[in-house]
Amino acid sequence: MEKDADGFYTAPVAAVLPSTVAPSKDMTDLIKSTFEVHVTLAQQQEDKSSPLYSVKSFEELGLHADLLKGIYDMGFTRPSKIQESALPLLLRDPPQNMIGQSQSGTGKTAAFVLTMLSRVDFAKNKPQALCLAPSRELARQIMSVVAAMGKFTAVQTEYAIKDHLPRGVTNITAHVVVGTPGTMTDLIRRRVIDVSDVKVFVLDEADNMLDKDGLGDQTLRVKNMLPRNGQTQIILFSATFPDHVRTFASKFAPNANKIELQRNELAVDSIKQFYMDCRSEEHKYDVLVSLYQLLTVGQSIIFCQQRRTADRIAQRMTTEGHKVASLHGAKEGAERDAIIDGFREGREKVLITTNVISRGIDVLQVNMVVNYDLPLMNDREGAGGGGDPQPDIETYIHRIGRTGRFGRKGISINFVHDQNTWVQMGIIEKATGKPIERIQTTDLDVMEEQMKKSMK
Ligand SMILES: Nc1ncnc2c1ncn2[C@@H]1O[C@H](COP(=O)(O)OP(=O)(O)OP(=O)(O)O)[C@@H](O)[C@H]1O
Repeated sequence: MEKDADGFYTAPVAAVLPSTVAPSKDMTDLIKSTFEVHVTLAQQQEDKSSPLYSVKSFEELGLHADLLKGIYDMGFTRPSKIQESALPLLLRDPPQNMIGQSQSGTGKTAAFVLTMLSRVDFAKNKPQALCLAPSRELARQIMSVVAAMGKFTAVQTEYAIKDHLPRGVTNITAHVVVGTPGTMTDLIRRRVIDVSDVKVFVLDEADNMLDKDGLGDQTLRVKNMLPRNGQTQIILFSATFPDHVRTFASKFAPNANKIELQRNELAVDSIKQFYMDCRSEEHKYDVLVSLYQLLTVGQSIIFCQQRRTADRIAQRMTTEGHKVASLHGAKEGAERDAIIDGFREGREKVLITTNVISRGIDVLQVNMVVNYDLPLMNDREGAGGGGDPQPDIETYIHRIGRTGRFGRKGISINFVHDQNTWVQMGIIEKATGKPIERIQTTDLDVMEEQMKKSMK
């Protein structure tokens, strides 16, 4: 099955349908929504203020013919703003570092993947491009883009994610290696990856990868093992670069070309944000269950702060006859892969999870995100500092960005249930500069109407 520019599987619908058979309602809806997405996407790509706008075509960006073939094969027709502005800078010789910021779902992956594929010498069987991401799910997704864009090249790829490489492999000869920082460090240290020819080093979700409270140390370890000849192009991309990592990012990628956004530009306009007043922690569960029908209209992701909450809700809902999946970092790699693949293929419609997949994950059919718990800062300014926990604004922006991908409409709903969560949401609303509207939890019909209206 081919995915078209908008990620809908249009061709097979027409292809498998004998001319005498009338399309079912589902198929008509699919064709209709595909058409609508095409139309709005075309309009947005004409609108100068849209992050999807571009003046240039892919041909004008200096890409190799084999890569253009890959791009068109994926169904892309025109570059987005970040692709149009970043690619000429990324592909220029001599290579220059880049710190690139653009809203969630605007096509940053293609920008760095095309750079990696452009810099690799396919005749040399050694790792030449390394890419790090914060989760195995995101690393696997990035790899699928490398494979699709590089379909007409001779690219060889390998993962640096936990429990992936068969024992006994002592030397990776693939051109592009994508993984998570711990495993990448381990493979370089054991010389399974020889880094002497690495020309490009990419950090996706770079602010997260450089955060001292998170993956910063491990990422720095990888960089410190790369050749010190100044020949490695360092590329950092994210939708967010909070102040506390900006300085470090500039040191990590010295003299970088920078594409930056203002804080009030970060949240995507096509994502309508709502909140629901819940009476208590327990009432949040009842409200979620009452939403189940709406959650399964398309696909939805429910974010919890803790793994045990995600498990508890998923178990309870399953026992009560609802079909949901749960995914978090305490599960084994193979199980995680099966769960996310099931969700991508639409076998599961509701995914209950933690921050592990708050960043980067691109499933176009997700039209609703629920913050069952609001995202909170670790301990940086929270409990450890003695005060009330502060909301994690960057994580909020990434979480709601799992919907509204590349011009689509989406909805996010925050559950607030006490004074603290109310204050935290107020801080989020102020920081993102976008209104968060109330929806009644008592009247399902009104709620459904309100939601449908905002999806139009
Ligand atoms: N030029 C294009 N034309 C059509 N679709 C595109 C184009 N570029 C990217 N896309 C699609 O847009 C979606 C979002 O792209 P991508 O995942 O790269 O976003 P992102 O900017 O990395 O988002 P995030 O910040 O959430 O990681 C993907 O499904 C991708 O295939």
